[in-house]
Amino acid sequence: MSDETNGRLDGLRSQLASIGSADGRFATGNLLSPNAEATGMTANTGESTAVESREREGTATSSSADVDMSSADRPLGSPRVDDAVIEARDLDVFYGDTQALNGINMDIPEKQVTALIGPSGCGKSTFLRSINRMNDLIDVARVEGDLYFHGKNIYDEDVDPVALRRKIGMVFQKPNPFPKSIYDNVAYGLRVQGKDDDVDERVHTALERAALLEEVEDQLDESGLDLSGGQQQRLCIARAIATDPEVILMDEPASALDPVATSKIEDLIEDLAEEYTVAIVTHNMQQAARISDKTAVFLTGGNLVEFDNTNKIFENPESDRVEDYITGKFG
Ligand SMILES: Nc1ncnc2c1ncn2[C@@H]1O[C@H](COP(=O)(O)OP(=O)(O)OP(=O)(O)O)[C@@H](O)[C@H]1O
Repeated sequence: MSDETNGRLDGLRSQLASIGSADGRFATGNLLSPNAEATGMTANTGESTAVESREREGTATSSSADVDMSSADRPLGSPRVDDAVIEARDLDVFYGDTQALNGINMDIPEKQVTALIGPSGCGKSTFLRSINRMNDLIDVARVEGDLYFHGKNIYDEDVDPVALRRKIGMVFQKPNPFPKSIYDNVAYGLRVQGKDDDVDERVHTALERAALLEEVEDQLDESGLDLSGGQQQRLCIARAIATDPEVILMDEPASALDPVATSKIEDLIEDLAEEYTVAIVTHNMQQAARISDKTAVFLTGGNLVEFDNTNKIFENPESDRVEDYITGKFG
């Protein structure tokens, strides 16, 4: 290994020294679809993972113990976790004839931060958008394979994507507040969902959890668009959590922000993982090392090459290609 590579790895290692893992079990999950109870869809209660449940029912295709690490289409590392909220199994996504994701197998653990990293065009955002069916909005997008949320395949016909997105919220790269007051930005989703009780309290709680309340509590009637970029992004996070999702997907949420605003968002993401499951796409490897518990490395061809604890990925990756990527040899 060159001195330069060693130097980069040392830098990442020192950042990793401060990384802790979120823990805690999740509360009983609600159902995906408003009609779920009527249709008999039930979410896993968290007492066991969906794969374990299917194993008991004899319907699982494999268990974490028999992941074939030698197979070329399986990622290295530990693609399956004990407390999975999201489970991808042989997931392919195509845009017309272009395959953007190729046989993805990985789990996203509950109440942790999972970072998705990799070079441009390797399918990170596509994977994130698959999780709350945002790809449905792209005409040419087609999904094959299985993607489970609490053991329910989110691509089943009886899943309502709008209900799904209430449970799996999303924050985008560019802050996109509505041209409304700060208060109304956060209250909007509550009103749409008919959650008209305790709106004031829910708005305040969401702003507090998004680490924004102190800065804006005297200006809740002012436009969200008048906030700084970093504040706007925290407002979008408050909007996303006001409706009480279980999972928050973040697509490069800090890439448009200055270092101070970025640092606040990073602190916030770590705090959010105490209550929510967070999956974040980032191009910033130091950021992934600083804030995530698990890291998934996607490389060209829409392949998930390695998925493991973040410190393992950055300190001692199994794959030479992953080591080359995280030490900046390409990407
Ligand atoms: N709406 C779309 N229509 C057609 N092809 C698309 C669309 N979105 C993405 N793709 C293609 O799918 C592949 C994966 O794109 P994706 O945006 O998921 O990658 P990414 O890793 O998130 O990239 P970046 O880091 O640059 O955001 C690329 O080849 C891209 O050109």
